Amino acid sequence: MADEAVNAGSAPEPVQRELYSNIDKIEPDGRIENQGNGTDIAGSTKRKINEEDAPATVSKRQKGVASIKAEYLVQPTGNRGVARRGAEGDDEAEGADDRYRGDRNSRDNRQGQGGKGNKRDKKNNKQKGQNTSRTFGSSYDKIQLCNTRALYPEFSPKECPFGDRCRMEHDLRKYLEKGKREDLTTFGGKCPVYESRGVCTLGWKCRFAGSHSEERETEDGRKELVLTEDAERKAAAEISTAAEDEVGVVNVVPKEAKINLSKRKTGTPRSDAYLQWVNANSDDLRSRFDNKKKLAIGKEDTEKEDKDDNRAQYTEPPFLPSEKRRLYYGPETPVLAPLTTQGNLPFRRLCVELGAQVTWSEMAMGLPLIQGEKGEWALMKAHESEIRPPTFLQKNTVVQGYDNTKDLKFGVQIAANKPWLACKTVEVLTALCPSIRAIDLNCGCPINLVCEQGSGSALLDNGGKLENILRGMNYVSNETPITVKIRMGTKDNQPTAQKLVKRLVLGGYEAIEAGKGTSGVAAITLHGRSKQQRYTRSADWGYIADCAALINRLKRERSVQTDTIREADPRDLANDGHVYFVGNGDCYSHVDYFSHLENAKVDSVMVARGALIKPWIFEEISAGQYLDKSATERLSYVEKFAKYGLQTWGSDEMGIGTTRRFLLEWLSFACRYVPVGLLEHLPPNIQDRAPAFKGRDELETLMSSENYKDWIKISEMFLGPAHPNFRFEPKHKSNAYEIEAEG
Ligand SMILES: Cc1cc2nc3c(=O)[nH]c(=O)nc-3n(C[C@H](O)[C@H](O)[C@H](O)COP(=O)(O)O)c2cc1C
Repeated sequence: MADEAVNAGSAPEPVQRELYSNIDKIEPDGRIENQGNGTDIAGSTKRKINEEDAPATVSKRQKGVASIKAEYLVQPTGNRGVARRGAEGDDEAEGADDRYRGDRNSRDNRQGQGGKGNKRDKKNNKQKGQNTSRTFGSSYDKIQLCNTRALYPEFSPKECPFGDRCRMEHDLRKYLEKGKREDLTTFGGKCPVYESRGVCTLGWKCRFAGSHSEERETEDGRKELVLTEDAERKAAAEISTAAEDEVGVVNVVPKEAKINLSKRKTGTPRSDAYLQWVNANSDDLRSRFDNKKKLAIGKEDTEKEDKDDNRAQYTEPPFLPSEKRRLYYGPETPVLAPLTTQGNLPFRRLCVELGAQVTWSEMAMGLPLIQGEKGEWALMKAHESEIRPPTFLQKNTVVQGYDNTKDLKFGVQIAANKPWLACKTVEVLTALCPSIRAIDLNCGCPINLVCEQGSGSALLDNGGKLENILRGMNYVSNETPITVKIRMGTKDNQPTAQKLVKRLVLGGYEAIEAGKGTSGVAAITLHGRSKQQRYTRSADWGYIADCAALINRLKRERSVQTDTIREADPRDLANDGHVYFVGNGDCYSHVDYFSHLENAKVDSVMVARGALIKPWIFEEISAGQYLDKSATERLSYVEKFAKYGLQTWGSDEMGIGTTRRFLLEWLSFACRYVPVGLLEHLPPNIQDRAPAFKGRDELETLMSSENYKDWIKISEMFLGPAHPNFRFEPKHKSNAYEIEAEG
């Protein structure tokens, strides 16, 4: 939060000065033009800062339409009508229920095939054209090689415990000849896993096995197939050949830990003690409220007596929340949003490379986590680049005690509907995952399956419960800060976030009465839409600005209060009492980013779809200018994703299938990018639909295609021909298909 004097500004020089002084001019090369309403900065916080208001210069800017230069329009003289998909499909992308049907990016659970989903969601979604039961086919070898052969030399395999009963193939040469498809020639024919680790953990099953195997002559003159290793690289990667080791990946939870959770052998002593205390004191609380009622009906004489009684019954909590690691959000820390399905490790790794300073895991459900489900725990994995500290230029309010060297980028988002579940989830998470910046509670998820259980957006309508959940998380999280992500409210035109923010910063009435302290959150992120609104209209940055102003005021009031009434216990006040406030919604360029910082006075901005459509948005933010990426550059990001995908999910047939599936998920967003060089008006608006257009070269045209067959073609440039049984269904039915995989 831009508290008084310390907010020095944001964008790197010299663009920053221009942005703030004259937000009216930006051209594709970074100069500013026509941003509009930049002069309203000092005015009311209720101002509109969306682009609809921007005056047009070239030709009149049409609301909701990305105006493309005439020479790139496919029918330049005829119908300029909207031909491409807009943001309406994003509801399906965010809300598709296949996420909760085993569709997880675990190496152990890689195919993403799920069950059938919930009936009610199906009915609702049918009307919206959403694909409810997506399937992704399967990508298996024709003949399955027994694991006792996969990692060993031809003549010295491991003994198969199933003996003659084993249905897998044991003849290595037969498998290599007839059981698997030919080696891939992409990435120079070199296995991306071997290249980074000096050894490939998939051995003969790898589709690049030729690059790490050879035929050797044995002493008795026979020819033996053996796998090779690069000892130097392997030593550098400090790994063994154990299949579970993952190089450059953190928060890999051991199998035994998950088994212990599933067998309920893992204790949660802090949560148990805390919850016991909460239960014991709930009677006390109840009687306090009874006192209030008595007061109301005029029995004032009993007030003091009853209060004294209650105080005698009240027991102190078993422990106080530990002091938390301090957080920092500033203009130099653009945030990549939590993105179910899309925000997988390879995508986050790419975004970090392009400048994202804070990343979030996909939302993980509390219950499967405490039950030890491996798919859910796989979501906690982060790339080593995500555990390096975020950039820190001290451009914003810096909390006393903040230590950038101890900070990291990667945080984990969870969903939980009850204090007990949230506490236990946080306790096991902090015990098993050492590399977590903060734990965020999702209060924005609109999916019926989640809300019906009282999680996600449902918590917005139950402030007391939400506060209790957060307070509990804060008690048991040791030094890990707790944060929360909310929406404006559940219903359209009835925003409740301000009330909620007040409760979360100061503590609700009943909490203040009971002397419980605040919720303890270190940061609040507000997505400027209601649950009901979804993506149909633009995010309301005016409302976000109002909330930012409110938080600032509350913090000031609270610091006066704590100065005069009592000395604050640092353990009660996360982040030294400074609640950071992050705005979220529709950020699609550095211009959006910096104008939100300046106008709405948020500490930082979270980017979701903008990053999916153009991950280099983070680079634009740090450069303070538009980057007109060529199609070749954009393709190089696809290549990186493919490489990172193979390193994450494996380079065998199955890993390639998983990588392809998640690459296509990403391309379903990336194809929406309209190169800035083709646009008549800037800044681009994420809500705008583009008419049909062609690119500046064939590759650019291909990369803009909304046709699934073209996405497959792009994937095949790096992952080879799709497996005959591979299927992909986009989240919106308008583009549904079942592919006839070529090859
Ligand atoms: C595909 C997709 C998946 C999402 N998954 C999550 C999620 O897991 N947790 C969450 O809090 N928000 C999720 N969101 C919401 C975004 O984090 C973000 O709040 C929203 O998209 C608004 O930001 P934007 O306008 O920049 O896209 C998701 C959104 C999309 C499009």
